[in-house]
Amino acid sequence: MGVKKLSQGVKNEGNGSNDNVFASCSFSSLGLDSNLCEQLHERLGFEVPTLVQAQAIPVILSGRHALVNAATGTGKTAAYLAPIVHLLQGYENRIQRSDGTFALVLVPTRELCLQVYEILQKLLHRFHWIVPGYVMGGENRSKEKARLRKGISILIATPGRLLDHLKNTTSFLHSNLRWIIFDEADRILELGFGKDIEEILDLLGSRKTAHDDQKNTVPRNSKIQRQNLLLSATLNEKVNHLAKISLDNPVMVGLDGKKIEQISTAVSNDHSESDEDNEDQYSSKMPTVGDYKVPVQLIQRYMKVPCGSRLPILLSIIKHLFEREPSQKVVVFFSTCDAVDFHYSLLSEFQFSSYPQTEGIRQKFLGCKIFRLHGSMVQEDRRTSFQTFKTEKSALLLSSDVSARGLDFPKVRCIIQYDSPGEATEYVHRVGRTARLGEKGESLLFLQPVEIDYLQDLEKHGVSLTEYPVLKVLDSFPLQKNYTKKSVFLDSHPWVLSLQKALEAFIMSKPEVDKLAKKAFCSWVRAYTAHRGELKRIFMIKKLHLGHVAKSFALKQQPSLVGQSFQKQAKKRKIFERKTGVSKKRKVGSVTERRP
Ligand SMILES: Nc1ncnc2c1ncn2[C@@H]1O[C@H](COP(=O)(O)OP(=O)(O)OP(=O)(O)O)[C@@H](O)[C@H]1O
Repeated sequence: MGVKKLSQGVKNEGNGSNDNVFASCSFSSLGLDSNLCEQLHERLGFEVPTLVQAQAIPVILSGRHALVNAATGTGKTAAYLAPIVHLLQGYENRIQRSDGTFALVLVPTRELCLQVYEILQKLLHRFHWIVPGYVMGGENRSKEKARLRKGISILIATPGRLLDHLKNTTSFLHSNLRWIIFDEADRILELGFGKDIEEILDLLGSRKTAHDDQKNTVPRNSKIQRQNLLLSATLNEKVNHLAKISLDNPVMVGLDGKKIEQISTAVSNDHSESDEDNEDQYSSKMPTVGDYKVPVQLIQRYMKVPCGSRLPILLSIIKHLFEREPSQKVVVFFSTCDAVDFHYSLLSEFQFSSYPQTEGIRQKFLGCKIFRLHGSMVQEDRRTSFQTFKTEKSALLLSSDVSARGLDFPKVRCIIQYDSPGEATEYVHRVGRTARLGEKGESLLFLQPVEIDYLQDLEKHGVSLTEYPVLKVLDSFPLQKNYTKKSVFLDSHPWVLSLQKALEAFIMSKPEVDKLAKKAFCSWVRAYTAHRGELKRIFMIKKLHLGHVAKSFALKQQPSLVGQSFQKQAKKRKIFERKTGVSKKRKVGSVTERRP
């Protein structure tokens, strides 16, 4: 079969400088309309294409299906939006709103939906007859229906809401649909949207075996009626089924030879069997282990931190980062929404006399602006956090994995993974929120001593980390009067001990934060037990001392006390599962997000 690898007209990958990011050609040399090239320059500030854009744009212009794999922050969004806008503006008969939707971009989260929409708006500035729009969970359905009725030429959507409109909004016209794009394809599937996606493809007549029936506007330079694109920084076995059912003879952009061979075999598989029958056979042929592309200039480090000292060390590291460079942005990832809420309250309010001379004077421990973002927040708060953190020059964002994919927060200098991410793909996307487009960035991964084998798991994917000098950072903080000696052990370091004591006292004095801490503890334990596959061996709840886990939420109570509410929840869950037959236990990462 004709799967093709593309690497034309671009510079070879270099060593972390701009050579590694940008191509040596212009947007117009790739065949894009001159007005569009001006928009790319004037509205988005793009002077030359990135490497992935230089590779993908000609492929997409040619009408071929494509699977695009490039590191985080390398410009994949414009790589698919620009050629689509080019092709649409070039239709002989100008498209009209009443023609309905021509291109559909599916994204895993609401924030990514808004982000892609904003970029699209800028690209379309001079092409007012091409209408951008979005539909996503959390928005007003009737308003969306009205917009769909008027007509949206390029529609960005989250899968659940799109499916809803496909089934229930009769005025949603998609008979002219020519492009379906899956941005962050693997994440869409990981979030459990696999069945929705299949249904969407069926409803749109875009399963590989089906033929679309476009009749109206036919593009000038192309005979191809439907063109599907899959993009992600981590294309792995999860995408195989989607690639198989949605891509026809695709061009692979940015994949190495071995992966191309594996994916080619899978994509060209015999389709006479049912999908279910094919799935196992198919999975075994897809790459399960391979190198992920992490920005080369990213400094990746880990910290081995005993469970009971995690919280004071997290606070110390954040304080240190902002004291070292007051004007910067930092993102901290947690495994659950409850953990985000608890740490947000704690970090926003916690006061501490950190220096001996200020002992007794209450002042905020962290002086920076703090934001939170997770899938269980009210939509309006979610939108505000996302937009505000984006524009801030100096701020801290506490987030669940809802921010891990695709979000482009300018100038984030450091990513802290306080709770480990689970699969290596998620590690790669989380750290990908920094070091974007050749910029500097660093990442810190917290690991407990019993979790240290996780480093080997990352190694298998070509990701290596060095150790962060955490003791040196702790030593840089002043000791209070009653502590004199420093320690070589993190958990007996006087700074850590005094901070932990202060944190516990703070929680005791704040019943509402104490409540959040208990809730966060329960969710954390639940998320920890939800690790799957190989990772189960590394992240074993049995290996942890629950008393130390409680300490990491500044809780003094014995785990059994906290555990009672956990047991109650577990009991409730079991009853729910017995009644409904639906398991609430999902993989870590998605266990936390009620509304991705
Ligand atoms: N040709 C270009 N010139 C300058 N900046 C660009 C160019 N293309 C993209 N960018 C900028 O690079 C950043 C990353 O782009 P984008 O978000 O599309 O990356 P991505 O590859 O989709 O990342 P992720 O895998 O994290 O989703 C954005 O700030 C974008 O505006």
